[in-house]
Amino acid sequence: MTAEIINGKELAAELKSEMKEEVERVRKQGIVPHLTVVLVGDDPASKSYVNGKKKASKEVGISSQIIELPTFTTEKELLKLINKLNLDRDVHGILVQLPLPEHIKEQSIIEAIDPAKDVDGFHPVNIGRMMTGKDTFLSCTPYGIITMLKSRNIQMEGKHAVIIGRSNIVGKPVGQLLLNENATVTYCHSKTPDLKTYTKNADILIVAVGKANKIDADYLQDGAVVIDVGINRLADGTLTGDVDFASAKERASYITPVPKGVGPMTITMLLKNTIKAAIGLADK
Ligand SMILES: NC(=O)C1=CN([C@@H]2O[C@H](COP(=O)(O)OP(=O)(O)OC[C@H]3O[C@@H](n4cnc5c(N)ncnc54)[C@H](OP(=O)(O)O)[C@@H]3O)[C@@H](O)[C@H]2O)C=CC1
Ligand SMILES: Nc1nc(=O)c2c([nH]1)NC[C@@H]1CN(c3ccc(C(=O)N[C@@H](CCC(=O)O)C(=O)O)cc3)C=[N+]21
Repeated sequence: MTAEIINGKELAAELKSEMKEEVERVRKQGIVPHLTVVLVGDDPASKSYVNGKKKASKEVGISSQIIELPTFTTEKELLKLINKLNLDRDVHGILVQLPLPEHIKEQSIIEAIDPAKDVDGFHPVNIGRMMTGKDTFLSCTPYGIITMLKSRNIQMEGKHAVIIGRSNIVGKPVGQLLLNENATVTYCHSKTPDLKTYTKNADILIVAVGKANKIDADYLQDGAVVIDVGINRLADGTLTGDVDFASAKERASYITPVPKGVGPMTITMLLKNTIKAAIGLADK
């Protein structure tokens, strides 16, 4: 079997053109959705992601600003800024780019963001709402993955979904969303012995590890749906996922590439959450 490729860049473009119309509609009601992105330090990868978010916001008519702070910014200073953004009625979405420098406790920052402006969906209130199946801001990468599966009418109910990786921003929430869709979910991680025992039984395999070519066709069940979340920059500068795409696509039924897979969908769901935040805050 040669897999059908789910191109996240194309799907993102379709969704963005729909969102552009929605933004035009809300702008007519006097709401100008606005996203503030906070970037601490000068990590080149983070800079490039943040610029991607700004560019995508502009495409759909969302106003955005990037606040760049030096690496030596203290936790207290950052908390003060977040408090100011929480109170600013013109700011609807706040995103603090991760990772933060080591001297700043990420969890304190995440918990300081007003849950009504938490367009990343990382605040414990929003995570709790997601876990209980309530309307909320879904974390962008998991939300993007579910949207990709739905775009191809891939059935999740009753299927065995295996997630490799259990981070708070990808692995854990994507497993929860698949559970909400009535999949049977297995989490694997660095302490899982014999990964293949699990992956071989996966109808849907989500790989979010951060290691190039971690998974190849040998790990797959015939016809598996493979979602590659990994973003790895090789020594020669090329970008690659966690899955050996060439080999896996011969056994999978659907597969996402890197680049042009989950990454562009992550940014798109951030825009969707920002519009939702703007509409939600306008009612307050
Ligand atoms: N496309 C996108 O939009 C996004 C892509 N990413 C990318 O996805 C990847 C994962 O990101 P993130 O979740 O933040 O990463 P983390 O480093 O936080 O988590 C990695 C996970 O992989 C597990 N792991 C590590 N080694 C192995 C192994 N040998 N076998 C099985 N599991 C293993 C870890 O296990 P343990 O918990 O035991 O340590 C951990 O749970 C990265 O490449 C990142 O760049 C991230 C966010 C968005
Ligand atoms: N608070 C916070 N929220 C995040 O959502 C967040 C974060 N911090 N920290 C880092 C990770 C990573 N992430 C990506 C987003 C888009 C691409 C993306 O668009 N990738 C393109 C390629 C881009 C390129 O060429 O560099 C693609 O895969 O096609 C990748 C990765 C969001 N993250």
